[in-house]
Amino acid sequence: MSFRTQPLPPARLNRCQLFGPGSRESLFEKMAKSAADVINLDLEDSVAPADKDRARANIIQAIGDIDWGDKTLSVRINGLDTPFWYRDVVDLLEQAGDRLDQIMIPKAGNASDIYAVDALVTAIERAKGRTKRINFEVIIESAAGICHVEEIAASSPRMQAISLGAADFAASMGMATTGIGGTQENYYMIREGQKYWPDPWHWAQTAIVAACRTHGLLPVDGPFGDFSDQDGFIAQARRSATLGMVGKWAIHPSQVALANEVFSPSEAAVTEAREILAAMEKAKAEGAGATVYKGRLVDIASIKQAEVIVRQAELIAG
Ligand SMILES: C[C@@H](C(=O)SCCNC(=O)CCNC(=O)[C@H](O)C(C)(C)COP(=O)(O)OP(=O)(O)OC[C@H]1O[C@@H](n2cnc3c(N)ncnc32)[C@H](O)[C@@H]1OP(=O)(O)O)[C@H](O)C(=O)O
Ligand SMILES: [Mg+2]
Repeated sequence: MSFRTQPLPPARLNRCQLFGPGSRESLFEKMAKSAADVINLDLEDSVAPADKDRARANIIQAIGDIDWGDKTLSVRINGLDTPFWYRDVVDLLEQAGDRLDQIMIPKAGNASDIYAVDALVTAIERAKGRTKRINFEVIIESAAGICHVEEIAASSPRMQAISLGAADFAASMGMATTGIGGTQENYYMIREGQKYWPDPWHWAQTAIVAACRTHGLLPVDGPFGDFSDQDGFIAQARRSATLGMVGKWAIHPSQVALANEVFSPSEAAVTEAREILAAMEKAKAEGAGATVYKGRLVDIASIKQAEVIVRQAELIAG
């Protein structure tokens, strides 16, 4: 371990982030009653330009009126390349109540983007005497964003999470697909006449995970567009969880339970993690740094691996 120890991410659940357009206010109560840990009310790409003002007003009203329970309540603002984003921030911070937890910043390209939003949010918080600090989640969904992901992760003390936005990312990279996440038909290897489909999102996900883990943030997998393909969603989510991501977006309510299931450690995994911790306690008492558990090596690194699983289980148990 470096002299600078790795910070822990925020101790909150983020297994599923359920999205809904700010222009479809009939969905808000349903979103609040869902089993998602995070709600993202959207002002960006699911809202037509002509609907931006109405969507903003809907969201401000709903933040105060709806019982959001213990969910993290987040609003995705418009990108910094649009004429809408400053009005999103000003109206939200001046008019919405304290229930708002987070602003999600899309299409961030570098740390200066986050600096600009931070400066505006900070000024309004001070001017209005808002005492609860608004946190940030950023979406990496461009070539510039992935190139600068580490400086973005380090950009502000408000930063809590980073998501991968597969659709805009694919467009920005010039990828030859209209799919949003998942297997891509033409991205295959061939061996002895058999096709094998690797994961084209893998490298961007690992870059996000590394940046987040370095700076104590939550790495999150973004949307899986084909909400009729539950197996495809589960496969993508399991790969993300294995790589270190803590959760995934849901763009339809049918995806919420799937994400919660994948990003909650199974009873068997938790039992095994606790047994590894117990085996290492015993080894430590005997003056050993390593021991054998179920026929395989476990050592001091295994304690940290097991603690990741136990910590998540304890968070879920409340
Ligand atoms: C890709 C980039 C992104 O920006 S992704 C995030 C932005 N997108 C969204 O926010 C879209 C969110 N989803 C929806 O708007 C809708 O789910 C839909 C349009 C995809 C489908 O809506 P529809 O009403 O046709 O769906 P039904 O199957 O009929 O609904 C069944 C039932 O569920 C209720 N419902 C629908 N959606 C939601 C929701 N989001 N939350 C809660 N409840 C929902 C619906 O009202 C029905 O209810 P019932 O009638 O049964 O009571 C990204 O940035 C990138 O770049 O990658
Ligand atoms: Mg996008």
